[in-house]
Amino acid sequence: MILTDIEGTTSSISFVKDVLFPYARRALPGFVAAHRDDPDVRRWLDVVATEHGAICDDAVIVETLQGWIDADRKHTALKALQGMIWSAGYQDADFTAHIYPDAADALRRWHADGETLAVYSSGSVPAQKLFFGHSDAGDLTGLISNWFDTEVGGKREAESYARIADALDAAPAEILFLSDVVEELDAARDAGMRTVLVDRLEDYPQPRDAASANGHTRVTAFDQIDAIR
Ligand SMILES: CSCCC(=O)C(=O)COP(=O)(O)O
Ligand SMILES: [Mg+2]
Repeated sequence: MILTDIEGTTSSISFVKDVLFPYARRALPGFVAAHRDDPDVRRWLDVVATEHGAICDDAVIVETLQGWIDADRKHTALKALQGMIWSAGYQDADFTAHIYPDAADALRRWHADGETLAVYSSGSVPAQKLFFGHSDAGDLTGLISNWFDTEVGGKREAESYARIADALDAAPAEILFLSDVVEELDAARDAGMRTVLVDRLEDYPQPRDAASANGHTRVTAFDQIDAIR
């Protein structure tokens, strides 16, 4: 089984930082004004308000969320709201989601080989499905059988990976986790998963050396994973 991260692993960091985040930042005020009373939206706005000291003013909530986007906070409420906002961008064809060609090819190849493929990203599960459903390589959602976001726990916590293994009904050692972030791989390894550091030159112009890779197998593209999966 292969469990993969998205940003920096299947897809470029710059697409997320330079296209998705600014789109959500710009659209937030209008989105909150239009949907503030939708229960699915209000639930997350109230989480933000509570965390901010129970302020109730939506303008302050919007500013707080925009600050979190600028700081790249991987907060579950922010990620849920971003996913709802990006939906319009994908539907209107304002953008398609970046995926490295080697990643799209490998996911197709592994799926054809009968490999179970799952995603674990800080992006919400609906955002992940939009991302893979509107990728540069077309609709890839059919390749992925399981989707996990931070509702299962933080990506740097070993317990999250144990929960994912449980949900996949697999022993952790049967799962190969792919990520660009060493701390995420450390947590997955602590839970017993096998790990691969994806170190793409486009995202990390200074490749990670053996010490920074912290013992994780390092690749620069998905085709190098064929030999070890
Ligand atoms: C799939 S939604 C866009 C990505 C995103 O919001 C994000 O935070 C990605 O983090 P990742 O865990 O995939 O590195
Ligand atoms: Mg990542």
